[in-house]
Amino acid sequence: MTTTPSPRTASRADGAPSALRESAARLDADDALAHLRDRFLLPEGVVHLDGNSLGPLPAAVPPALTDAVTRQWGTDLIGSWNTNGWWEAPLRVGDAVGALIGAAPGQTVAGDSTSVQLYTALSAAAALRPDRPLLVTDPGHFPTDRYLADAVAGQRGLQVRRVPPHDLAAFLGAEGHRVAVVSYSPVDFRTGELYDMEALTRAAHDAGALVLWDLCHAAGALPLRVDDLGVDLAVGCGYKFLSGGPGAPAYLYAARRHHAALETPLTGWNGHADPFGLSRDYTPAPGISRARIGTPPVLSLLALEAALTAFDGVDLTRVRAKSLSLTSFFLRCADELLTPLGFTPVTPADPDRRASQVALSHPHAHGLVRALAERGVLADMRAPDLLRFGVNALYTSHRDVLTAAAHLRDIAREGAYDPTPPAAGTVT
Ligand SMILES: Cc1ncc(COP(=O)(O)O)c(C=O)c1O
Ligand SMILES: Nc1c(O)cccc1C(=O)C[C@H](N)C(=O)O
Repeated sequence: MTTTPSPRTASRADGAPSALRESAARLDADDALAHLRDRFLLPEGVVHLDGNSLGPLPAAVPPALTDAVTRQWGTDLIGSWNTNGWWEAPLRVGDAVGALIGAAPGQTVAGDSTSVQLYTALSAAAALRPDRPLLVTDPGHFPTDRYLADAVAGQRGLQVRRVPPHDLAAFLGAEGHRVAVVSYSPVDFRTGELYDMEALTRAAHDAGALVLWDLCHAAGALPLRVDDLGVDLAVGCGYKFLSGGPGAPAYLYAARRHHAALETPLTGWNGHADPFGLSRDYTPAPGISRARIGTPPVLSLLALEAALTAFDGVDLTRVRAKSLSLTSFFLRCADELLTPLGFTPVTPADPDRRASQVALSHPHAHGLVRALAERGVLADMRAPDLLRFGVNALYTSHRDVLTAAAHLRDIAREGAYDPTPPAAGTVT
Protein backbone atom coordinates (compact mmCIF):
# COMPACT_ATOMS: atom_id res chain seq x y z
CA MET A 1 0.00 0.00 0.00
CA THR A 2 1.09 3.54 -0.57
CA THR A 3 -0.76 6.14 1.43
CA THR A 4 -0.43 7.26 5.02
CA PRO A 5 -4.02 7.24 6.24
CA SER A 6 -5.22 10.70 7.21
CA PRO A 7 -7.68 11.36 8.67
CA ARG A 8 -8.12 7.99 10.41
CA THR A 9 -11.81 7.34 10.64
CA ALA A 10 -12.00 3.60 10.13
CA SER A 11 -13.59 2.75 13.44
CA ARG A 12 -17.01 3.71 12.09
CA ALA A 13 -19.12 0.92 10.59
CA ASP A 14 -22.31 2.78 11.53
CA GLY A 15 -23.65 3.00 8.01
CA ALA A 16 -23.63 -0.79 7.56
CA PRO A 17 -26.92 -2.73 7.55
CA SER A 18 -28.00 -3.69 11.05
CA ALA A 19 -28.04 -7.45 10.31
CA LEU A 20 -24.36 -7.30 9.39
CA ARG A 21 -23.57 -5.15 12.42
CA GLU A 22 -25.35 -7.60 14.70
CA SER A 23 -23.53 -10.56 13.14
CA ALA A 24 -20.16 -8.85 13.56
CA ALA A 25 -20.93 -8.04 17.19
CA ARG A 26 -22.05 -11.61 17.91
CA LEU A 27 -19.04 -13.19 16.20
CA ASP A 28 -16.64 -10.86 18.03
CA ALA A 29 -18.35 -11.54 21.37
CA ASP A 30 -17.77 -15.28 20.83
CA ASP A 31 -14.13 -14.82 19.76
CA ALA A 32 -11.83 -16.70 22.15
CA LEU A 33 -8.77 -15.11 20.52
CA ALA A 34 -9.93 -11.49 20.87
CA HIS A 35 -7.49 -10.78 23.74
CA LEU A 36 -4.52 -11.47 21.43
CA ARG A 37 -5.08 -8.10 19.75
CA ASP A 38 -3.38 -6.56 22.81
CA ARG A 39 -0.16 -8.24 21.67
CA PHE A 40 -0.02 -5.70 18.81
CA LEU A 41 0.41 -1.93 18.82
CA LEU A 42 -2.26 -1.00 16.32
CA PRO A 43 -2.83 2.72 15.80
CA GLU A 44 -6.20 4.07 16.89
CA GLY A 45 -8.70 4.39 14.06
CA VAL A 46 -6.91 2.07 11.65
CA VAL A 47 -8.28 -1.17 10.27
CA HIS A 48 -5.22 -3.20 9.28
CA LEU A 49 -6.04 -5.65 6.50
CA ASP A 50 -2.60 -5.71 4.89
CA GLY A 51 -0.83 -8.14 7.22
CA ASN A 52 -0.44 -10.50 4.27
CA SER A 53 2.08 -7.97 2.98
CA LEU A 54 3.49 -6.41 6.18
CA GLY A 55 2.24 -7.39 9.62
CA PRO A 56 1.79 -4.60 12.21
CA LEU A 57 4.12 -3.96 15.15
CA PRO A 58 3.91 -6.57 17.92
CA ALA A 59 4.05 -5.06 21.42
CA ALA A 60 7.00 -7.29 22.34
CA VAL A 61 9.25 -5.84 19.64
CA PRO A 62 10.11 -2.30 20.88
CA PRO A 63 11.44 -3.43 24.29
CA ALA A 64 13.35 -6.30 22.67
CA LEU A 65 14.96 -3.93 20.18
CA THR A 66 15.74 -1.37 22.86
CA ASP A 67 17.49 -4.10 24.86
CA ALA A 68 19.32 -5.37 21.77
CA VAL A 69 20.59 -1.92 20.90
CA THR A 70 21.30 -0.32 24.25
CA ARG A 71 22.34 -3.21 26.48
CA GLN A 72 23.55 -5.88 24.06
CA TRP A 73 25.19 -3.79 21.36
CA GLY A 74 25.73 -0.64 23.43
CA THR A 75 27.17 -2.22 26.56
CA ASP A 76 28.08 -5.84 25.91
CA LEU A 77 29.51 -4.97 22.50
CA ILE A 78 31.19 -7.72 20.50
CA GLY A 79 30.99 -10.16 23.40
CA SER A 80 27.29 -10.41 22.58
CA TRP A 81 28.04 -12.97 19.89
CA ASN A 82 28.70 -15.32 22.81
CA THR A 83 27.02 -13.85 25.85
CA ASN A 84 23.76 -12.70 24.25
CA GLY A 85 23.41 -15.64 21.88
CA TRP A 86 23.86 -13.65 18.68
CA TRP A 87 25.78 -16.43 16.96
CA GLU A 88 23.02 -18.98 17.53
CA ALA A 89 20.20 -16.53 16.68
CA PRO A 90 19.60 -17.86 13.12
CA LEU A 91 19.08 -21.37 14.50
CA ARG A 92 17.14 -20.29 17.56
CA VAL A 93 14.78 -18.10 15.53
CA GLY A 94 14.65 -20.82 12.88
CA ASP A 95 13.38 -23.26 15.49
CA ALA A 96 10.80 -20.74 16.71
CA VAL A 97 9.47 -20.46 13.16
CA GLY A 98 9.79 -24.24 12.83
CA ALA A 99 7.32 -24.64 15.69
CA LEU A 100 4.75 -22.74 13.60
CA ILE A 101 5.27 -24.75 10.41
CA GLY A 102 5.37 -28.20 11.98
CA ALA A 103 9.14 -28.66 11.89
CA ALA A 104 10.98 -30.35 14.73
CA PRO A 105 14.02 -28.38 15.99
CA GLY A 106 17.26 -28.38 14.02
CA GLN A 107 15.82 -28.13 10.51
CA THR A 108 15.04 -24.44 10.05
CA VAL A 109 17.42 -21.50 9.79
CA ALA A 110 16.49 -17.80 9.65
CA GLY A 111 18.57 -14.96 8.31
CA ASP A 112 18.51 -14.05 4.65
CA SER A 113 15.68 -12.79 2.45
CA THR A 114 13.09 -15.13 1.00
CA SER A 115 14.64 -14.64 -2.42
CA VAL A 116 18.06 -15.75 -1.17
CA GLN A 117 16.56 -18.69 0.73
CA LEU A 118 14.69 -19.67 -2.44
CA TYR A 119 17.89 -19.59 -4.42
CA THR A 120 19.55 -21.83 -1.85
CA ALA A 121 16.59 -24.23 -1.75
CA LEU A 122 16.11 -24.48 -5.52
CA SER A 123 19.82 -25.01 -6.11
CA ALA A 124 20.07 -27.59 -3.33
CA ALA A 125 17.02 -29.43 -4.68
CA ALA A 126 18.49 -29.56 -8.17
CA ALA A 127 21.74 -30.93 -6.74
CA LEU A 128 19.84 -33.63 -4.85
CA ARG A 129 18.25 -34.89 -8.10
CA PRO A 130 21.15 -34.50 -10.57
CA ASP A 131 19.75 -36.96 -13.09
CA ARG A 132 16.43 -35.13 -13.58
CA PRO A 133 16.19 -32.18 -15.98
CA LEU A 134 12.88 -30.48 -15.09
CA LEU A 135 12.02 -27.84 -12.51
CA VAL A 136 8.26 -27.42 -12.12
CA THR A 137 6.80 -24.17 -10.87
CA ASP A 138 3.44 -22.42 -10.86
CA PRO A 139 2.82 -19.88 -13.64
CA GLY A 140 0.91 -17.91 -10.99
CA HIS A 141 3.72 -18.10 -8.43
CA PHE A 142 5.00 -14.86 -6.88
CA PRO A 143 7.43 -13.21 -9.34
CA THR A 144 10.59 -13.74 -7.28
CA ASP A 145 9.87 -17.49 -7.18
CA ARG A 146 9.46 -17.57 -10.96
CA TYR A 147 12.52 -15.46 -11.65
CA LEU A 148 14.70 -17.56 -9.37
CA ALA A 149 13.40 -20.80 -10.86
CA ASP A 150 14.48 -19.48 -14.27
CA ALA A 151 17.86 -18.38 -12.91
CA VAL A 152 18.64 -21.67 -11.15
CA ALA A 153 17.46 -23.67 -14.15
CA GLY A 154 19.71 -21.59 -16.41
CA GLN A 155 22.72 -22.08 -14.15
CA ARG A 156 22.19 -25.82 -13.76
CA GLY A 157 21.10 -26.74 -17.25
CA LEU A 158 17.50 -27.52 -16.24
CA GLN A 159 14.29 -26.64 -18.02
CA VAL A 160 11.41 -24.92 -16.28
CA ARG A 161 7.88 -26.22 -16.72
CA ARG A 162 5.08 -23.91 -15.60
CA VAL A 163 2.29 -26.12 -14.35
CA PRO A 164 -0.68 -24.80 -12.32
CA PRO A 165 -1.12 -26.82 -9.11
CA HIS A 166 -4.49 -28.14 -10.31
CA ASP A 167 -2.74 -29.71 -13.34
CA LEU A 168 0.23 -31.19 -11.47
CA ALA A 169 -1.06 -34.76 -11.22
CA ALA A 170 -1.73 -34.95 -14.97
CA PHE A 171 1.64 -33.41 -15.78
CA LEU A 172 3.51 -35.79 -13.50
CA GLY A 173 1.65 -38.72 -15.03
CA ALA A 174 3.41 -37.94 -18.30
CA GLU A 175 6.69 -36.32 -17.24
CA GLY A 176 7.10 -37.13 -13.55
CA HIS A 177 10.17 -39.33 -13.98
CA ARG A 178 12.05 -36.27 -15.35
CA VAL A 179 11.11 -33.82 -12.58
CA ALA A 180 13.76 -32.85 -10.03
CA VAL A 181 11.66 -30.48 -7.91
CA VAL A 182 8.19 -29.03 -7.72
CA SER A 183 8.29 -25.47 -6.37
CA TYR A 184 4.91 -24.16 -5.24
CA SER A 185 3.16 -21.99 -2.68
CA PRO A 186 0.18 -23.41 -0.81
CA VAL A 187 -1.53 -20.03 -1.30
CA ASP A 188 -2.12 -18.04 -4.47
CA PHE A 189 -0.84 -14.62 -3.42
CA ARG A 190 -3.38 -12.85 -5.64
CA THR A 191 -6.63 -14.74 -5.09
CA GLY A 192 -5.97 -16.29 -1.68
CA GLU A 193 -6.80 -19.75 -3.02
CA LEU A 194 -5.41 -22.49 -0.76
CA TYR A 195 -4.01 -25.57 -2.47
CA ASP A 196 -3.86 -29.06 -1.02
CA MET A 197 -0.29 -29.24 0.25
CA GLU A 198 -0.64 -32.83 1.30
CA ALA A 199 -1.93 -34.10 -2.06
CA LEU A 200 0.59 -32.05 -4.05
CA THR A 201 3.50 -33.20 -1.87
CA ARG A 202 2.40 -36.80 -2.27
CA ALA A 203 2.06 -36.43 -6.04
CA ALA A 204 5.58 -35.02 -6.31
CA HIS A 205 7.00 -37.78 -4.15
CA ASP A 206 5.15 -40.51 -6.03
CA ALA A 207 6.99 -39.28 -9.11
CA GLY A 208 10.32 -39.39 -7.24
CA ALA A 209 10.59 -35.59 -7.26
CA LEU A 210 11.34 -33.27 -4.36
CA VAL A 211 8.95 -30.59 -3.21
CA LEU A 212 9.80 -27.03 -2.19
CA TRP A 213 7.06 -24.93 -0.57
CA ASP A 214 7.08 -21.14 -0.27
CA LEU A 215 5.15 -20.61 2.96
CA CYS A 216 5.12 -16.77 2.92
CA HIS A 217 1.31 -16.56 2.82
CA ALA A 218 0.65 -19.58 5.03
CA ALA A 219 3.00 -19.58 8.03
CA GLY A 220 1.27 -18.14 11.08
CA ALA A 221 -2.09 -18.10 9.29
CA LEU A 222 -2.91 -21.80 9.42
CA PRO A 223 -1.46 -24.99 10.88
CA LEU A 224 1.28 -26.47 8.71
CA ARG A 225 2.83 -29.93 8.99
CA VAL A 226 6.06 -29.92 7.00
CA ASP A 227 7.56 -32.85 8.93
CA ASP A 228 4.38 -34.95 8.85
CA LEU A 229 3.87 -34.40 5.13
CA GLY A 230 7.47 -35.31 4.37
CA VAL A 231 8.15 -31.92 2.75
CA ASP A 232 11.73 -31.72 1.48
CA LEU A 233 12.37 -27.99 1.55
CA ALA A 234 10.44 -24.88 2.48
CA VAL A 235 11.06 -21.16 2.70
CA GLY A 236 9.04 -18.20 3.89
CA CYS A 237 9.31 -14.59 4.93
CA GLY A 238 9.18 -13.17 8.44
CA TYR A 239 7.20 -10.01 7.74
CA LYS A 240 3.67 -11.13 6.80
CA PHE A 241 1.65 -13.24 9.26
CA LEU A 242 4.73 -13.56 11.51
CA SER A 243 4.84 -9.73 11.86
CA GLY A 244 8.62 -9.60 12.15
CA GLY A 245 8.86 -6.13 10.58
CA PRO A 246 9.91 -4.65 7.24
CA GLY A 247 12.65 -6.77 5.69
CA ALA A 248 12.41 -9.32 8.52
CA PRO A 249 14.69 -12.34 8.04
CA ALA A 250 13.20 -15.17 6.02
CA TYR A 251 13.71 -18.85 6.81
CA LEU A 252 14.74 -22.06 5.12
CA TYR A 253 13.56 -25.49 6.22
CA ALA A 254 15.37 -28.60 4.99
CA ALA A 255 14.20 -32.01 6.18
CA ARG A 256 16.82 -33.67 8.34
CA ARG A 257 17.17 -36.62 5.96
CA HIS A 258 18.63 -34.24 3.34
CA HIS A 259 21.17 -32.49 5.56
CA ALA A 260 24.18 -34.66 4.90
CA ALA A 261 23.82 -34.26 1.12
CA LEU A 262 22.56 -30.66 1.12
CA GLU A 263 24.74 -28.67 -1.27
CA THR A 264 24.25 -24.96 -0.80
CA PRO A 265 25.19 -22.64 -3.65
CA LEU A 266 26.45 -19.76 -1.47
CA THR A 267 29.21 -21.22 0.63
CA GLY A 268 29.69 -18.35 3.07
CA TRP A 269 31.80 -18.72 6.16
CA ASN A 270 28.87 -18.84 8.60
CA GLY A 271 27.92 -22.19 7.06
CA HIS A 272 31.40 -23.62 7.54
CA ALA A 273 31.93 -26.55 9.91
CA ASP A 274 34.49 -24.45 11.80
CA PRO A 275 33.90 -20.78 10.96
CA PHE A 276 36.62 -19.50 13.25
CA GLY A 277 39.16 -22.12 12.15
CA LEU A 278 39.74 -19.85 9.13
CA SER A 279 40.70 -22.82 6.97
CA ARG A 280 41.59 -22.47 3.33
CA ASP A 281 38.71 -24.52 1.95
CA TYR A 282 35.01 -24.73 2.59
CA THR A 283 33.75 -27.66 4.63
CA PRO A 284 30.00 -27.51 5.23
CA ALA A 285 28.76 -27.57 8.81
CA PRO A 286 26.74 -30.58 9.83
CA GLY A 287 22.98 -30.14 10.00
CA ILE A 288 20.97 -27.13 8.96
CA SER A 289 23.85 -24.80 9.94
CA ARG A 290 25.31 -25.42 6.51
CA ALA A 291 22.48 -23.30 5.08
CA ARG A 292 23.83 -20.25 6.88
CA ILE A 293 25.70 -17.88 4.60
CA GLY A 294 27.18 -14.65 5.98
CA THR A 295 26.81 -12.57 9.11
CA PRO A 296 23.07 -12.45 9.83
CA PRO A 297 21.01 -9.27 10.45
CA VAL A 298 21.04 -9.66 14.23
CA LEU A 299 18.77 -6.74 15.12
CA SER A 300 16.15 -7.97 12.66
CA LEU A 301 16.49 -11.51 13.95
CA LEU A 302 15.90 -10.32 17.50
CA ALA A 303 12.89 -8.29 16.35
CA LEU A 304 11.46 -11.37 14.64
CA GLU A 305 12.16 -13.50 17.69
CA ALA A 306 10.21 -11.06 19.86
CA ALA A 307 7.41 -10.85 17.28
CA LEU A 308 6.97 -14.61 17.35
CA THR A 309 6.09 -14.46 21.05
CA ALA A 310 2.70 -13.16 19.87
CA PHE A 311 2.02 -16.84 19.12
CA ASP A 312 2.91 -18.04 22.63
CA GLY A 313 0.22 -20.44 23.86
CA VAL A 314 -1.81 -19.94 20.68
CA ASP A 315 -3.39 -22.97 19.04
CA LEU A 316 -3.06 -22.61 15.26
CA THR A 317 -6.20 -24.66 14.66
CA ARG A 318 -8.09 -21.89 16.48
CA VAL A 319 -6.26 -19.29 14.41
CA ARG A 320 -7.39 -21.10 11.30
CA ALA A 321 -11.00 -21.35 12.51
CA LYS A 322 -11.14 -17.63 13.27
CA SER A 323 -9.44 -16.73 10.01
CA LEU A 324 -12.11 -18.68 8.13
CA SER A 325 -14.84 -16.99 10.12
CA LEU A 326 -13.36 -13.60 9.19
CA THR A 327 -13.00 -14.39 5.50
CA SER A 328 -16.48 -15.99 5.36
CA PHE A 329 -17.92 -12.88 6.93
CA PHE A 330 -15.97 -10.72 4.49
CA LEU A 331 -17.42 -12.67 1.57
CA ARG A 332 -20.92 -12.22 3.01
CA CYS A 333 -20.34 -8.47 3.39
CA ALA A 334 -18.99 -8.36 -0.17
CA ASP A 335 -22.01 -10.21 -1.46
CA GLU A 336 -24.44 -7.83 0.21
CA LEU A 337 -22.61 -4.51 -0.12
CA LEU A 338 -20.11 -4.73 -2.95
CA THR A 339 -21.14 -7.15 -5.69
CA PRO A 340 -24.05 -4.88 -6.65
CA LEU A 341 -21.46 -2.11 -7.22
CA GLY A 342 -19.29 -4.04 -9.67
CA PHE A 343 -16.91 -5.90 -7.33
CA THR A 344 -16.35 -9.61 -8.00
CA PRO A 345 -14.95 -11.88 -5.27
CA VAL A 346 -12.21 -14.10 -6.72
CA THR A 347 -11.37 -15.92 -3.48
CA PRO A 348 -12.93 -19.40 -3.31
CA ALA A 349 -16.14 -19.62 -1.29
CA ASP A 350 -15.20 -23.18 -0.26
CA PRO A 351 -13.41 -22.78 3.12
CA ASP A 352 -11.09 -25.71 2.38
CA ARG A 353 -9.79 -23.77 -0.61
CA ARG A 354 -9.43 -20.40 1.10
CA ALA A 355 -6.35 -19.10 2.91
CA SER A 356 -6.33 -15.93 5.04
CA GLN A 357 -7.24 -13.21 2.58
CA VAL A 358 -10.13 -12.08 0.41
CA ALA A 359 -9.52 -10.63 -3.04
CA LEU A 360 -12.10 -8.70 -5.02
CA SER A 361 -11.69 -7.68 -8.62
CA HIS A 362 -12.66 -4.20 -9.80
CA PRO A 363 -11.21 -2.21 -12.72
CA HIS A 364 -10.32 0.69 -10.40
CA ALA A 365 -8.64 -1.38 -7.70
CA HIS A 366 -5.75 1.03 -7.22
CA GLY A 367 -7.82 4.18 -6.70
CA LEU A 368 -10.23 2.33 -4.43
CA VAL A 369 -7.43 1.00 -2.19
CA ARG A 370 -5.94 4.48 -1.93
CA ALA A 371 -9.30 5.96 -1.01
CA LEU A 372 -9.71 3.25 1.64
CA ALA A 373 -6.31 4.14 3.11
CA GLU A 374 -7.41 7.77 3.39
CA ARG A 375 -10.29 6.51 5.54
CA GLY A 376 -7.95 4.41 7.70
CA VAL A 377 -8.54 1.02 6.07
CA LEU A 378 -5.26 -0.55 4.98
CA ALA A 379 -5.45 -3.09 2.16
CA ASP A 380 -3.47 -3.41 -1.06
CA MET A 381 -3.96 -4.00 -4.76
CA ARG A 382 -2.31 -6.39 -7.16
CA ALA A 383 -2.22 -5.51 -10.82
CA PRO A 384 -4.23 -5.27 -12.82
CA ASP A 385 -7.50 -5.29 -10.93
CA LEU A 386 -7.41 -7.01 -7.53
CA LEU A 387 -8.09 -5.47 -4.14
CA ARG A 388 -6.57 -7.71 -1.44
CA PHE A 389 -7.70 -7.85 2.18
CA GLY A 390 -5.59 -9.98 4.49
CA VAL A 391 -7.02 -11.00 7.85
CA ASN A 392 -4.92 -12.11 10.79
CA ALA A 393 -6.83 -13.93 13.54
CA LEU A 394 -4.41 -12.57 16.14
CA TYR A 395 -5.70 -9.02 15.74
CA THR A 396 -8.48 -8.72 13.13
CA SER A 397 -12.10 -8.49 14.29
CA HIS A 398 -15.31 -9.07 12.38
CA ARG A 399 -16.11 -5.42 13.02
CA ASP A 400 -12.87 -4.50 11.20
CA VAL A 401 -14.05 -6.54 8.22
CA LEU A 402 -17.46 -4.86 8.19
CA THR A 403 -15.89 -1.42 8.57
CA ALA A 404 -13.70 -2.08 5.53
CA ALA A 405 -16.60 -3.34 3.42
CA ALA A 406 -18.84 -0.43 4.46
CA HIS A 407 -16.19 2.17 3.61
CA LEU A 408 -15.53 0.49 0.28
CA ARG A 409 -19.25 0.53 -0.52
CA ASP A 410 -19.46 4.25 0.32
CA ILE A 411 -16.37 5.10 -1.73
CA ALA A 412 -17.62 3.14 -4.76
CA ARG A 413 -21.17 4.49 -4.48
CA GLU A 414 -19.98 8.08 -4.22
CA GLY A 415 -17.30 7.64 -6.89
CA ALA A 416 -14.91 9.12 -4.30
CA TYR A 417 -11.69 7.76 -5.78
CA ASP A 418 -9.19 8.45 -8.52
CA PRO A 419 -9.60 5.94 -11.38
CA THR A 420 -6.07 6.56 -12.71
CA PRO A 421 -4.01 3.34 -12.70
CA PRO A 422 -0.79 3.33 -10.65
CA ALA A 423 2.24 4.94 -12.26
CA ALA A 424 5.06 2.55 -13.11
CA GLY A 425 7.26 2.02 -10.06
CA THR A 426 4.52 2.72 -7.50
CA VAL A 427 4.69 0.37 -4.52
CA THR A 428 1.21 -1.09 -4.38
C1 LIG B 1 5.15 -16.06 -2.09
C2 LIG B 1 6.19 -14.99 -1.92
N1 LIG B 1 7.50 -15.31 -2.00
C3 LIG B 1 8.46 -14.37 -1.84
C4 LIG B 1 8.12 -13.05 -1.59
C5 LIG B 1 9.16 -11.97 -1.44
O1 LIG B 1 10.45 -12.36 -1.33
P1 LIG B 1 11.45 -11.39 -0.56
O2 LIG B 1 11.13 -11.52 0.89
O3 LIG B 1 12.79 -11.87 -0.93
O4 LIG B 1 11.18 -10.00 -1.03
C6 LIG B 1 6.77 -12.68 -1.49
C7 LIG B 1 6.35 -11.27 -1.22
O5 LIG B 1 7.05 -10.30 -1.30
C8 LIG B 1 5.80 -13.67 -1.67
O6 LIG B 1 4.52 -13.34 -1.59
N1 LIG C 1 7.86 -7.69 0.36
C1 LIG C 1 7.22 -6.58 -0.04
C2 LIG C 1 7.92 -5.36 -0.13
O1 LIG C 1 9.22 -5.34 0.19
C3 LIG C 1 7.25 -4.20 -0.57
C4 LIG C 1 5.90 -4.28 -0.86
C5 LIG C 1 5.21 -5.45 -0.79
C6 LIG C 1 5.87 -6.61 -0.40
C7 LIG C 1 5.19 -7.89 -0.34
O2 LIG C 1 5.42 -8.62 0.58
C8 LIG C 1 4.28 -8.26 -1.41
C9 LIG C 1 3.67 -9.57 -1.13
N2 LIG C 1 4.61 -10.67 -1.10
C10 LIG C 1 2.54 -9.97 -2.02
O3 LIG C 1 1.91 -10.95 -1.70
O4 LIG C 1 2.23 -9.34 -3.01
